[in-house]
Amino acid sequence: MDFTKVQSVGNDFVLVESREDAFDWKSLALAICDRHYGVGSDGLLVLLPSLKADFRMRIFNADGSEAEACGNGLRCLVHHLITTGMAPGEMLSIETYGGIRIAQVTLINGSPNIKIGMGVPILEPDEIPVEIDSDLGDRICGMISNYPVEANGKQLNLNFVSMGNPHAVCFIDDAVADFPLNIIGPMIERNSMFPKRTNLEVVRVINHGTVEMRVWERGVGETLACGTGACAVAVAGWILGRTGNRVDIKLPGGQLTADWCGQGEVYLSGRAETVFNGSWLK
Ligand SMILES: N[C@@H](CCC[C@H](N)C(=O)O)C(=O)O
Repeated sequence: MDFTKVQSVGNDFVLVESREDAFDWKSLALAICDRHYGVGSDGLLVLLPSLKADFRMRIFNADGSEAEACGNGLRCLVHHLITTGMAPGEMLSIETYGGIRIAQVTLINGSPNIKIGMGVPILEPDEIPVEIDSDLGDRICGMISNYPVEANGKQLNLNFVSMGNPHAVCFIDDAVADFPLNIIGPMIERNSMFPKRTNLEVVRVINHGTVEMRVWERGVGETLACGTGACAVAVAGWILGRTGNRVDIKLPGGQLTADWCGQGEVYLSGRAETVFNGSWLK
């Protein structure tokens, strides 16, 4: 099986093209994402034909679980479609479980910048999904915010947003580098209040247009970046009045930009890269 290794801001994926969807992608993800016995990546992207859009993408986490959405994966997939000449033009549509996403490609200093409409954020707890005690936290512009959850003796105030996939966003005052994400991340991911588990973002606001963030991804662990996580942070930051319509999100792997003006779709932009092609022999 031929594959392409792609990455965006250090969030890396193995991408395979297939005309057929009838395949055990879960087992392939578990094997190919393994950093010792496989190719090594945060996830597996499957590029498929679509009856509703130009292409279809499925995304599997390194633990084999399937996610509904993936911002960096989408941008990597679009980059692959452009570099292989498969893209029909500078605008293209991709079908995902979270809905159809439209990508727009522009050249910045000669290299493609990919901006994706990541859909309208979902704030309704049942749809995220998150099970909450209605006596706790606040409801601001529809978002359950400042919801207290204890983990490892620390009280976190969480904000819940779905970008098709679930996110818990936690604003902190100290540098994100000092946050014990390897301990608290798995505890929040698997807290029983999240029936489908969750991604966790810890965020420090630098100014209205800039934040720093680290992410613990559902089904992966800490990654260098997360596109849907960056979108969720922009939404939570806007609703809480901490950030404006455009936010530069500084991550361990680099920078993403998310645009949201309080309604409609969130737009995500940043770079993506093809790293190498290979053949999977197992
Ligand atoms: N890194 C991705 C998100 C991948 C899926 C996530 N781990 C989940 O299970 O929801 C992104 O860039 O959005």
